This record gives sequence, structure tokens and C-alpha cells, in this order.
Amino acid sequence: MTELTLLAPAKLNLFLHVNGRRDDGYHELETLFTFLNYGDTLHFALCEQDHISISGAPADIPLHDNLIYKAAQKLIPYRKIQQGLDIQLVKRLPMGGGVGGGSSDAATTLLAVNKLWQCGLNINQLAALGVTLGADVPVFVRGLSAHAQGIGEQLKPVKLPEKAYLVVSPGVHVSTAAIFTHPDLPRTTPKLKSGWQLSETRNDCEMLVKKLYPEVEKTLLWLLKYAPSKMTGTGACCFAEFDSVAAAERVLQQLPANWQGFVATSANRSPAHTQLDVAL
Ligand SMILES: C[C@](O)(CO)[C@H](O)COP(=O)(O)OP(=O)(O)OC[C@H]1O[C@@H](n2ccc(N)nc2=O)[C@H](O)[C@@H]1O
Ligand SMILES: Nc1ncnc2c1ncn2[C@@H]1O[C@H](COP(=O)(O)OP(=O)(O)OP(=O)(O)O)[C@@H](O)[C@H]1O
Repeated sequence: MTELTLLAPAKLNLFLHVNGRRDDGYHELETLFTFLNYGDTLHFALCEQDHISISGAPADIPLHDNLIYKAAQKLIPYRKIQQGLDIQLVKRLPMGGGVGGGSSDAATTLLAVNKLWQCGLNINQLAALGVTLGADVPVFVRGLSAHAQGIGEQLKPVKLPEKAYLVVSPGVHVSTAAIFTHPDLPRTTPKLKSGWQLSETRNDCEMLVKKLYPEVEKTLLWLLKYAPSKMTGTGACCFAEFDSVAAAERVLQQLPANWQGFVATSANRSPAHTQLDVAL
């Protein structure tokens, strides 16, 4: 195999509870991850030059800071093929949107490059490399919708009803680090007890982000007119849940002009994994 094209799907946090702060500054979380059949596309090709090049990346991310580059670098010690990589990125996911775009790009890179360079690492090894790149990377590497604890890396796969989602990006960039270091973030939600229901959950970051970014509050108020809605991750994107793609599309048609949105179905298995199975 010399080339691979894979999706780097979006994730949604169907809820996000902050249970406490650890000594290293990271937060103990409880969250429910699902994947969407929508995301960035990454094309990987082996090349003769021993380099890693990326085309199509947003201009404001220097090559060495790109999580795609960092993920490929992690695999260099394991490669069996002395060839470089030319990577093409089609960026669709809003950055700093809470849909995990950078983390998903990193995970898709680990999955694809592990094959192209014949590294032979298993999923546990790739997830362990992934968490050094970001707390959200392991769920994308493992590729199963999951209930997560720890910093988001302790994953228990769960089967969720597959729904249609309208995801709206209010056009503001929220820094995950800024939210997690803010003094007003609530950090004391108790762990859910067994038998918990989604109706008893929420996104603990939502109130603070709405206060700091009025556009996020406006977006949620607008979506709530049509369907149950929440913010994902630390924002800024918000999502509304529908029983059909057609119902979600009807609301997308009415989206105010200054907001971006997309409709996608959820998936219990990451589309990157499904595509990888087909390619192998
Ligand atoms: C909020 C979520 O999107 C929920 O899925 C993730 O937990 C964030 O995952 P991520 O973007 O991959 O996070 P990282 O790149 O590891 O960290 C970004 C910033 O968020 C903080 N952070 C992240 C995850 C976590 N459990 N506690 C934290 O306090 C980190 O200190 C860091 O300053
Ligand atoms: N390939 C990449 N795609 C997007 N962002 C990247 C990438 N590489 C590095 N980054 C950096 O990571 C930051 C966070 O990007 P990302 O889109 O993952 O945010 P997010 O959706 O809020 O993530 P999360 O939900 O995991 O908090 C960006 O602001 C950017 O500086």
C-alpha cells in the first residue's frame, strides 16, 4: 500500500461534566462521545523524499505545530519503510469549535501512517501515543462511541441511537485552555451513578462560554426553538438533535447568514475505521 484517503470525523460531546481538577492542571471529566459522518479529509501518499509535507493546512498553523505533523513524527521510531509522506488536508471542521478537528486529524494520521510505514502498532499502542498529543485523540484512535472518564482517555464503548444533528458554528474561536483555566468554570459535578439518564446531564462549560461569548448564547437560543440543543466540548459549536436528516436540513435552510452549519448523522463506529477496513 502506498496511498490512503481517510476521513477525520467530527465528534460531539453529548454531555460534558467537570468533576475536579488534578494536580497537573488537567481536569477529571465525564463525557459521552459520538462520531459524525462528516469531517476533514486526509490523503496520505508515500514519497521518495524523506520528509513530511502537508498541503491544504490553515495558513496560521506552522508545519511543526500541526497535529498531523506531530502525529506522523511520533511514528518515525517504528517505521519499517524509509520513505517520506506527502499529506493533503481538506479542512472542513471549524477550528476551536469543540468538534475535535485537530485531535481527529492526529488520530487519522496515526491510523493511516501506522499502515503506510508498516509500523505494526496495535490500537492500544496508538492510543497511548495519541494521548500525548491531546486528551481527545484516544477516542478517535479507538473509533467507538464511548462514555469517557479520566481526562477523556478512559473509554467505555457504548451503543447510542444514531441520530441526525445540525451543528452550528457561531463564528467565534474558543480556546479550550482558556475555559479550563477560568476561575468561574464549575468543577464539582459528582460522578453519575449507575443507571443515569441523558436527561440528568449537561455541558458544565456551557454557562461560562455563553457569558464570555454572547454569540454562543444566541446560537443556542436559536437552535432551542427547533430541537433539544447543547454546546459540544468547550464550544463554540452547538448541536441540535433530530430524528431525520430531512428535519435537520429544514432548520439548516433557515440558518442566519453569518453562521456556518452542517447536517450529519451520528455513527457508533468512526467512519475513519470503517474506511480503513475497506482499504485494507
Ligand atoms: C473538552 C474536550 O474537548 C472534551 O472532549 C477535551 O477534553 C479537550 O481535549 P483536547 O483539545 O484534546 O485537549 P488538550 O489539547 O489535551 O488540552 C487543551 C487544554 O485543555 C485542558 N484540559 C484538557 C482536557 C482535560 N480533561 N482537562 C483540561 O484541563 C488542558 O490543560 C489544556 O490546556
Ligand atoms: N490539523 C489541525 N487542525 C486543527 N487545529 C490544529 C491542527 N493542528 C494543530 N491545531 C491547533 O489546535 C487548536 C485546536 O483545534 P481543534 O480544531 O481541534 O479545536 P477543538 O475542536 O476545540 O478541539 P477540542 O474539541 O478537542 O477541544 C487550533 O486552534 C490549532 O491551533
